[in-house]
Amino acid sequence: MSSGSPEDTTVQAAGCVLWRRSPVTGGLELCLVHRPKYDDWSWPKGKLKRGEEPLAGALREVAEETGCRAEPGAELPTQHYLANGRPKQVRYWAAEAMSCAFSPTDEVDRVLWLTPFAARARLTQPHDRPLIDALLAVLNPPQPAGRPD
Ligand SMILES: Nc1nc2c([nH]c(=O)n2[C@H]2C[C@H](O)[C@@H](COP(=O)(O)OP(=O)(O)OP(=O)(O)O)O2)c(=O)[nH]1
Repeated sequence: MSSGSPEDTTVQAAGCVLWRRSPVTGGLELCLVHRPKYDDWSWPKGKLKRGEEPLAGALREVAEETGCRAEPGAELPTQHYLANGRPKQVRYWAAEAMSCAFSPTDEVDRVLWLTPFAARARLTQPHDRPLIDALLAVLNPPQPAGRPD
């Protein structure tokens, strides 16, 4: 009898919470993608190719789905859920968009850059929302209290 590890059966995927400073206001904006297949709004992400490093896969998916080249930052919490009855793991990184040229495809036909508040409301899956708080935590780490003078 074989005793495969969970990695053998779990679908492995990776993606990014892609962020930028608004060219207009300088405020933080997050990138969501629209998938016509589901008519949903989600983070750019996708399944890893065989042997692909998760971070490399995350950046590849960002490039394919958003047309952005991105600078990766901290790793964010990993998501686990059942997709079509199979366990799925999606690893996420914070990533700053460096340059973008979006072209619609069958997989992703729109991208939106939204404030964290608007992104929270637009995300279709409630499980995708905590990644916003995780991103804000890594971009704005709590400052240590200064020593009293
Ligand atoms: N994006 C996302 N989808 C979820 C979550 N929980 C959950 O049940 N789903 C559902 C939505 C879809 O009906 C189903 C498969 O979506 P998916 O985005 O994981 O898989 P996919 O194969 O279509 O896409 P991908 O991994 O190649 O990007 O899983 C979640 O937390 N985030």
